[in-house]
Amino acid sequence: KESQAEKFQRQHMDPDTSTITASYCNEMMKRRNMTVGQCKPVNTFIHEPLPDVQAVCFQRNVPCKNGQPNCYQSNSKMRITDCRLKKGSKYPKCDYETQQLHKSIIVACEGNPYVPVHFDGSV
Ligand SMILES: Nc1ncnc2c1ncn2[C@@H]1O[C@H](C(=O)NS(=O)(=O)C[C@H]2[C@@H](O)[C@H](n3ccc(=O)[nH]c3=O)O[C@@H]2CO)[C@@H](O)[C@H]1O
Repeated sequence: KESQAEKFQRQHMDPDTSTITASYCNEMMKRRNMTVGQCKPVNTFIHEPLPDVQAVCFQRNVPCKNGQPNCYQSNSKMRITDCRLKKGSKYPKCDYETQQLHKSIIVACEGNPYVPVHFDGSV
């Protein structure tokens, strides 16, 4: 069974991609298994090394969207890609907008080792 930390990496980590094409989200949302049963509405991929993303758990503590106290905002901006389901896109055809951004990320962390388990947003 996939751990929460592994699920975070499957859903949100893509350190090796430097060139983002218009079809990036359509390909990646499928490849990383987020279009089965339903099209996941919103998903962000992070194009930074895993250690840099894991370090965010020890950066600025901020409240999570759900009120939990275990969210952290990255000190620096990171290269990310937001995937947003297009209006009128109907399962099983999951059609995404691909948007390249450079923003600070907010993740929730849990466990020992204390690692990212949830993507809360970007600012
Ligand atoms: N504090 C916590 N501490 C520990 N765990 C916590 C905590 N909070 C939730 N979880 C858990 O995380 C799991 C999970 O999948 N939460 S999820 O809200 O649906 C994820 C959002 C995110 O994937 C995505 N999104 C959203 C915006 C964006 O910019 N980019 C972007 O990608 O959309 C999703 C829906 O918003 C779930 O098991 C929940 O229990």
